[in-house]
Amino acid sequence: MNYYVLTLFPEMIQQAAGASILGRAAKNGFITVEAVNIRDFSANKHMRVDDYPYGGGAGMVMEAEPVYRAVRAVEEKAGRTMRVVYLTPQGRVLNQTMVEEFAREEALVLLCGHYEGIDERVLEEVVTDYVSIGDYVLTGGELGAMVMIDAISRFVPGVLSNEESSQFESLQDNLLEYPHYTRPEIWHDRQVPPVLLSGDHKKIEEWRHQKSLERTKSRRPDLFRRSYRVSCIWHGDERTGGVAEL
Ligand SMILES: NC(=O)c1ccc(NCc2ccccc2)nc1
Repeated sequence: MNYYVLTLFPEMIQQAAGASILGRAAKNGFITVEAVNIRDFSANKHMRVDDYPYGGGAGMVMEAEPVYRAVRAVEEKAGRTMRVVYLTPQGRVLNQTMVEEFAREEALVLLCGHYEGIDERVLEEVVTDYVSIGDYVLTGGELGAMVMIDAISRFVPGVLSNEESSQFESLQDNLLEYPHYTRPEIWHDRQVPPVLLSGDHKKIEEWRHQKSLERTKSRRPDLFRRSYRVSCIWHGDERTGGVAEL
């Protein structure tokens, strides 16, 4: 997977994408992350890329032309057009289903806005997907871009080692993950649940599933209801309840 991140702060992307598991994946060539500085495509010698908003109001707006040129330059370099994801509070909130869909692409352009946003006219021309990482406002789209790169790259073959990729994909079947324990058996007078020491894999699996249900019900009733509702629809009968494996 190749990522082209259009940003005013390329060093932020280079740092984050060069570290940890993503850094290793890039070094091994499983992913590439190229941070493109929108300012390099500024139309004037003062390197300006923002201007005052028509209609007045606080803040500044990023100009259309530098963004347009940056997208076109990346497409030239990649030799193909790509989906252009604009990170914005006005986007669709990212979830695991969307992550899996994006992971099927070979390359993605991630456009990071700043200030009050980008001139609508260039967005209309170049953006294919409007994505938000949650209902809050940040100083820029870069952290959103990194969230997407991290979540999507987990699906790129080779990026995660075996033990890492065995991680329970809790949000895929609408259940939160069960609690985890490791040595020592007793820590701060707290004992590891005995079933986990029993070696009875069926009982352990049942215990973990039960814990996932309890945890989802108490921490994410919205997810719990969703899985409950689907199971009712699935059985076509109000009486059938419980949580279905979605
Ligand atoms: N919730 C998010 O994903 C998000 C994305 C960007 C952002 N700030 C930059 C920006 C502000 C206004 C318009 C477009 C981009 N804040 C939050």
